[in-house]
Amino acid sequence: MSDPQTARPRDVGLPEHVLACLFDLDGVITDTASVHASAWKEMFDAYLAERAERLGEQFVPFDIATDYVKYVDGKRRQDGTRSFLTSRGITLPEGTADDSAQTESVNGLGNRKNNLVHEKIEKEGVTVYQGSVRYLEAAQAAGLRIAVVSSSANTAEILRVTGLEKFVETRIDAQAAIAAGLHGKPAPDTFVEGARRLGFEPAQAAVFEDAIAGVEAGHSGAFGIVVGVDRVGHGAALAQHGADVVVTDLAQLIDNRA
Ligand SMILES: O=P(O)(O)OC[C@H]1O[C@@H](O)[C@H](O)[C@@H](O)[C@@H]1O
Repeated sequence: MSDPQTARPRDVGLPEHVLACLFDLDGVITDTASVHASAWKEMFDAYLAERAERLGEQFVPFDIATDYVKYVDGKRRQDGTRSFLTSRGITLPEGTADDSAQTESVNGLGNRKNNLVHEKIEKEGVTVYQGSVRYLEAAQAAGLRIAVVSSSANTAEILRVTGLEKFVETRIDAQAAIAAGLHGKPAPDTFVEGARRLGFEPAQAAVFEDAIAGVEAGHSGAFGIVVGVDRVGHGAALAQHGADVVVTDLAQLIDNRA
C-alpha cells in the first residue's frame, strides 16, 4: 500500500501529492502503438482500395501520421474504426463482435485489423521500452501504486508475454471498461476507475499517455499530472491537448528531476 508518509513521488519526478501511476500500455510501456498503426494501415488501405474500385472513386490511403494519430490512436477498436470512417464520410453498420473479418461492418473491419495485430505480434514479438521498465521499477520502489489503463482488448496478453504483469496491481482494459459500462478515451472514465480501484482520487494520480485521446482524458478528469509520451514527434499536439509535461522516454522523469 502506498502510504503518503513514506511514498516518494519526487524520486520519479512526480509532484508530492501523487501516490498512484496510471499507465497507458501501447506506446507508453510497450512499442505496440507502432504494431497497431501498421495493422490499421494494412486493413484500411485494403478496404479503401477495394471500395474505391467498386464505387469508381479515387483511392486515398490511410495515413499513419495524420489519420492514425487523429482518429484512431488511444481509442477502443470500434471507436477508432468508426471515427476514421466518419472522417472519410463512410457510414457502415455496427455489426456484432462475432462478425467475420470479411463482413463490411465496423466490427468486421475491426476484427480484420485484430487478426493482423496477432499475426504481427506472433511474427515480430513485442518490444518493451527499457526506459519504461526502469520507471516502473523506480515507481514501485518509491512506494507508488500502479495501474494499466488501456483501450486495447489485447492488454492482458501483451502484459503476459512481456512479463510486465508483476508491476501491475490492477488493469482496466477494453473488456473491463465494457463490463463496467465505462466510456472509452477521450472520456476520463477508465482512468478515474483505475485511480478508484487503487483507492485514490484523480488528483492523487498521474496519467501517462502517448495518444491525443489519452491526454485529453487525463486533462478532463483533472488528474494530478498528465505526462505526455512523445514517440513519434507529436509532442506539441500532446501539450496542446492536455499534457502537463512531455517526455520522449519515461526515464527522463527520473534523470531530469529537480
Ligand atoms: O484492437 P485493440 O487491441 O483492442 O486495441 C485498440 C486500441 O488500443 C489502444 O491502446 C491503441 O493505442 C490503439 O492503437 C488500438 O487501436
